[in-house]
Amino acid sequence: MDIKTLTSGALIKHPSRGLLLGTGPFRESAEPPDSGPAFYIDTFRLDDPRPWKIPAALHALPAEGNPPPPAPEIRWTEPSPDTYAQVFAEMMEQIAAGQLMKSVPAIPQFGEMLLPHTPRELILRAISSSPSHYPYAWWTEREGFCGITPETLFHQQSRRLETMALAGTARPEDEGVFINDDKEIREHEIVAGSILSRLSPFGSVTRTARSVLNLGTLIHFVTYLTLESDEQHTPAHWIRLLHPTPALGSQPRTENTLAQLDDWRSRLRCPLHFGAPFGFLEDGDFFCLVGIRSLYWQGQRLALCTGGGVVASSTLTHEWRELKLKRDTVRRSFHLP
Ligand SMILES: C=C(O[C@@H]1C=C(C(=O)O)C=C[C@H]1O)C(=O)O
Repeated sequence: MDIKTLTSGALIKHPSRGLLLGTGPFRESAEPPDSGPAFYIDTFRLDDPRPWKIPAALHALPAEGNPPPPAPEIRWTEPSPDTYAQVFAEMMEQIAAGQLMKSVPAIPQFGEMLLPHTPRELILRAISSSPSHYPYAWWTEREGFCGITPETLFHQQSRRLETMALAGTARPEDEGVFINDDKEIREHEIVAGSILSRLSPFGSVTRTARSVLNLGTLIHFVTYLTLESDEQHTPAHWIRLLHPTPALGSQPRTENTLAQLDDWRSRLRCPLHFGAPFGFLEDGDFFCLVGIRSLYWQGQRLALCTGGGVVASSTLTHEWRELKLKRDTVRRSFHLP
């Protein structure tokens, strides 16, 4: 299967089934199919009227691809902090006024991939990744995206739902100070607490203690949560309940705060699919990622987008650095210079 020559495709790494590639043509539907595999690919706003993408065929790929082909040349432009600084100030104002506890500005870095390379090659560069990372991709002839995310929105198997809070970020060498950093702990606990309270009405929830997930070039706080649900619900129910968690969205999550975040994201030119759910369904098993650590393309033009949580004690310089640290991590995951 030569991914580079496929005009449309969807790819995901499933925790037990490994790398799965759906090939087109895709049938798009508002509802999941009664049987057979389907990808769930939506925007951050969940406004794709037909988010279920049903492939013509599904293929299992070997996890370890060949060594990455020669790196493409990409001309990156440095992102300007101006709009970010403005949005950051507006967030801090709302946090100070008590209207917001946390939000997540996300900003792209734009680039141009030089011919003869094409952005679809990025997918090949993503598939050999470490166990805590999940590659995913979706593309058509002219546009697409591909990411390598450590974050799952949830994994639903019958009435059991496994999910995680992933928030709080530092460099691995700073772990000693990170685990005592009140701002990072608070940022994380807002996310874990919010997921816990959203799930609790539906059954019994257990959560692990907060721990550190080491991703090699970054560390995060992680808390795993498991729900044994009293009743069976559809994937769409759980998506709407959990997305966006405060790891990517605003807390509190109301119509107003979501609309405000939407405005901030569009002023920052954040791609519509950044931070959105990306899932795969088959035989009642629905596995759903959070679409971060990703590159978006149209023709030869690229956007590498990253975000970071803002809380009361955040500072502009620290947040700006964190975005760059995350971009460097994404480039490294894709074996890009
Ligand atoms: C938004 C991103 O990451 C999210 C934000 C984090 C944070 O603010 O500390 C950590 C992990 C992710 O939930 C990103 O990588 O772009």
